[in-house]
Amino acid sequence: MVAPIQHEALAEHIEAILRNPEAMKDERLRRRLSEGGRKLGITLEDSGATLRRVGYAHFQSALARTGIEAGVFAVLEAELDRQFTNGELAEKTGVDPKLSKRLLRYFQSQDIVSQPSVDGYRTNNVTRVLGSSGYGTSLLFFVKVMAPAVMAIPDFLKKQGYKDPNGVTPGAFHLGHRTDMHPFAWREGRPSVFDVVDFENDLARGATSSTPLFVDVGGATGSQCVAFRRRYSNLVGRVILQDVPQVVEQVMAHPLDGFENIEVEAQNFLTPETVKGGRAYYFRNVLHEWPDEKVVEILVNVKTSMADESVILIDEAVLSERGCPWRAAQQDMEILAAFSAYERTEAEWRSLVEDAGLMVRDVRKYTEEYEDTVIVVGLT
Ligand SMILES: C[S@@+](CC[C@H](N)C(=O)[O-])C[C@H]1O[C@@H](n2cnc3c(N)ncnc32)[C@H](O)[C@@H]1O
Repeated sequence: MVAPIQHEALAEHIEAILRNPEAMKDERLRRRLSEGGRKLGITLEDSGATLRRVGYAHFQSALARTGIEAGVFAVLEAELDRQFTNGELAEKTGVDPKLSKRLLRYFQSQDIVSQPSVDGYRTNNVTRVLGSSGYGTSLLFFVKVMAPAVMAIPDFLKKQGYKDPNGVTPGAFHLGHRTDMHPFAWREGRPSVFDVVDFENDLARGATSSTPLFVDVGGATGSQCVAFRRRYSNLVGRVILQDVPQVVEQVMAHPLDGFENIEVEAQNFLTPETVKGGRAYYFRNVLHEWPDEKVVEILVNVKTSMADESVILIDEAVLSERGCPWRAAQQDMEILAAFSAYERTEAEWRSLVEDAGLMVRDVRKYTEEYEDTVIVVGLT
């Protein structure tokens, strides 16, 4: 039986965690409390707070962008253990002190920076993310590239008569940016296929130097090929990056660090796959841009070159039917905005694989928040 809730004691415990968040070492518990706290905040909020949380959601991203571009977070982040006065921050960033104080007031109210004293500001876990060059660049991309597309979703869907926009162009991205340019997707650094597929023992058995081990189809810059070579530096066999000719040219002109012993090939996946008998044909965040009938066509094009030991690895979000986490559901809206496409559920993926005359051998999820998953597909 669950003991009656001691609300007062619970509030004190929460306040104690907030005073010393670093003490929370257990990762599973940390996630549970973080997600529980988020839901609790929503469940207990009053109607005015609901209105502002939902209606003002874009304030936070717009002002975070300002803080990144003005260099506020980078300055704070450079000296983790020190408090800065508003005057110091204004001087280092070149922001007018009056404006700087207003921005800092807003940032502390959103827990983006900490304010331990009246005129003292310091970095916290959020500042550390926004102040780092990698995440900061991703955030700028979200705000500058994705936000206009996302804000165009309502008009786009209304115009569509609220039909699911499978492959429709122009999409929300084009409306929001007033362009007919093709949008590109991106990824933040997070766990990967290599955490759930054991290439060494499952896929590379008996391979020789001429065996195509890893064919990264629509692999863009080839970051996954580089990651493969780094992770499996002992494996013999070919690693091949395939993409459209323009991308291939760019990769050859400006290869990533560590881009060694990797072949690059212009290959249109809407035509039959040219590499025969590959051990793994890898598609990461490629198929989710395409409508159902094209996905089936692309899979059939690979099937023509597969051998018994070949697999297709579909590395995509696989959305839960119930209780889909917010990051994954939000990514579905991003894909809607960018490509008029959709993130699929397991049943939807299985149906496409079957339509291509292939078999799902395994489904391995490797992130909880995004529901990143590898679907292992074979001939039988
Ligand atoms: C969203 S990116 C995914 C990149 C990469 N797999 C990753 O996870 O970083 C989609 C890639 O598919 C490529 N692509 C689009 N159409 C293609 C086609 N018909 N044949 C081959 N590649 C194509 C694009 O050039 C782009 O690099």
